[in-house]
Amino acid sequence: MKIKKLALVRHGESIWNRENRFTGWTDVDLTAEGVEESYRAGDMLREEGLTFDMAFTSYLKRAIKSLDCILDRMNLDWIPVEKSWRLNEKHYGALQGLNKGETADRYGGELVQLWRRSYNTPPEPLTEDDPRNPRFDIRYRDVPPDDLPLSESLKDTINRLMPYWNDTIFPSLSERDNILIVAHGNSLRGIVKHLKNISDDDIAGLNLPTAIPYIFEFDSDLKVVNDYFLGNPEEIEKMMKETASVR
Ligand SMILES: O=C(O)[C@@H](CO)OP(=O)(O)O
Repeated sequence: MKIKKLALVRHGESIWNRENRFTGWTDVDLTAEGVEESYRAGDMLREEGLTFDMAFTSYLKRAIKSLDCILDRMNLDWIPVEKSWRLNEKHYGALQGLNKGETADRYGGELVQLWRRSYNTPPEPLTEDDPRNPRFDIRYRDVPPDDLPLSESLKDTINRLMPYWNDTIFPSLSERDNILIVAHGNSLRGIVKHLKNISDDDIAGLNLPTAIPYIFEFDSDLKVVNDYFLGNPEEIEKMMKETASVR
């Protein structure tokens, strides 16, 4: 039986991860550490003996650059890469740019946690005329304006992600051996929720660390048969706790 593999990797540390700010659709770059850890993710995947014949990423440079670092270390710079806005991070609305710790001091940790991890509650939306409205960003010119968010809950993120998963990513697994997705904490949580059938409540407890490959194995009927992170489990546990907190 041929096992196919899907690797999910959250981008390396971004400048706003370092500054502890809500990021969402803001197009911030990687830090030097983010570049390094993305290269390390590529090394880990190569040392695992993995190879990919297609990759997917978002329209945001922290994911695109992390993917480039990974492919570079795997000598896979040549494989087809498809970008989609549907793999973008959850849109964090009016919270984008705010420091997470200061926001928790102002509104209370519980409310901030609701905005960050509840399934249904989106943060306050951007106003229509906010210059950060994605309608004003040329990269989204081919997206029907009504599909572009001003804020999202995880549910909203999953709803805009699933058409791309169902129509493009998942069918590509039938034709390809192994595929790679480099995206974002919350868009990847949406994919993991779907693949592992995690409940709306329990998904709050999943916090993906930056640049740690998460492997899913599929049997010939494309049913998930195994999933595991690459790397040191204690180290990963520690990174997950750090991701969960707002400091
Ligand atoms: O700010 C964001 O866009 C995300 C990912 O960094 O943060 P959180 O972990 O709070 O969902």
